[in-house]
Amino acid sequence: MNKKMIINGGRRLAGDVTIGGAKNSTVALIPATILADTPVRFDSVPDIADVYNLQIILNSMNVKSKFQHSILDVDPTEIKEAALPSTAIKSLRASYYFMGALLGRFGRATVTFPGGDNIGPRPIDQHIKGFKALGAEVHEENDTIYITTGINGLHGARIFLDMVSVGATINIILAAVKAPGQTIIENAAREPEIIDLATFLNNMGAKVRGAGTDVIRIEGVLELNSRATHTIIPDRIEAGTYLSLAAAVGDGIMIHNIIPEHLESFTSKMIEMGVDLQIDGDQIYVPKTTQITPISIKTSPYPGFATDLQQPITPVLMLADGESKILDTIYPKRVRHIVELRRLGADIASAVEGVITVNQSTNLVGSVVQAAEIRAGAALMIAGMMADGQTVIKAADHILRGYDRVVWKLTQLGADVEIIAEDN
Ligand SMILES: CC(=O)N[C@H]1[C@@H](OP(=O)(O)OP(=O)(O)OC[C@H]2O[C@@H](n3ccc(=O)[nH]c3=O)[C@H](O)[C@@H]2O)O[C@H](CO)[C@@H](O)[C@@H]1O
Ligand SMILES: C=C(OP(=O)(O)O)C(=O)O
Repeated sequence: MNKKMIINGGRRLAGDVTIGGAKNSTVALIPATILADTPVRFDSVPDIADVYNLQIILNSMNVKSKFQHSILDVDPTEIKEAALPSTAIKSLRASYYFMGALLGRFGRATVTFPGGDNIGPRPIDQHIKGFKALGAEVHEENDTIYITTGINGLHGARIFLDMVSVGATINIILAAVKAPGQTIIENAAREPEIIDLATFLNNMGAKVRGAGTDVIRIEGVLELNSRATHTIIPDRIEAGTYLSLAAAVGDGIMIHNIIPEHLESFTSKMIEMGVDLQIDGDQIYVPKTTQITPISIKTSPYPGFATDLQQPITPVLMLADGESKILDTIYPKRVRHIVELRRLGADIASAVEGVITVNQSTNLVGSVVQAAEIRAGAALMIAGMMADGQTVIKAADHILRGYDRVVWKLTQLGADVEIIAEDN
């Protein structure tokens, strides 16, 4: 963690921006490649740090990959079981998908506990419950999870998730896709990224039915053969971030490559705030916004309001003429942006766990702040654009985990922004 973002704020932004492929699809699709019996190609791959770290993990298993101009080629045909590099594993949350993928491929997996955003406790008990139901034995020792199967290997099973979990749903799909028999996941997560993964697997011959609903049925298959390039869906969280930026400091911004249906809970809130969103096919135009109405937001699993957009929308709420409230039911401790926004002059607080109160704060002034995690970083980035003077966001590496070519995109919109090493 040694980069900082420097923003000279107070400028109005305008122009066009194109959304990249979804981080949360990409980070599941890349581990899924090791289940394939052929090379695989993805298009619309975002240029984010998580991709490079996943490539390091693949490489440690002799899975060669090449990433150029949004295309990622992965060849898993010469894969070898090997110890996975713990620094790369710790650099992102989704490295835990190698548990399900390795289990599906080899019937065993040894993976260090994953890293990822520090947004409060992130247990993986439901992943483990799923692996056990499929016939695996799991034990944890010294920050490492050891998953094994007996001579009979994995088998299909019925699994009811105690809570809706994106990660557990995906990990169980990865483990079950080649397991003999039928697996049924009940109370499954319904995120579009899960549908994207199922589409990728099904196009290779998998039988994953019902992705996007809360019951997913999987018939195990023997082989997975890639025949076509898989184009990754657009990142709805990146889109929501640019929609927020446009409402906060835009003088007319057109955002391309959006699936509006993936953002309905978000766009309906923006409309409620008085932002005149003009939705046209796969693009949304945000004209200059002059008046914002305070609102209440409650995060919940998809199709509810995404926890990952709770922070990016916060700077827009700071422009509303009254008090807004956010209740984060997924990650009540996801409040690490608050103390930093206050440094810029924001009137924002969280007196009760999970509840954030935002009051009108129109006179922000640049300061030195810290991005504790990716979306806290996004909130600070937008607030830094709103503030007069210079804002320095330390630990900007978090932003680079998930925002595709962010400096270039912001510069195209007229922002004065750069990312440099922290010791400069
Ligand atoms: C790589 C990726 O896709 N990350 C997303 C994914 O994270 P991730 O997959 O880690 O989040 P989950 O959907 O699993 O978590 C949802 C809730 O369930 C809880 N839980 C989860 C699993 C478990 O075994 N036990 C348990 O208690 C979590 O603590 C959390 O409160 O979904 C989150 C919630 O939409 C998003 O913020 C992340 O951006
Ligand atoms: C929490 C997030 O990511 P991860 O699950 O990869 O840490 C996020 O994208 O907001």
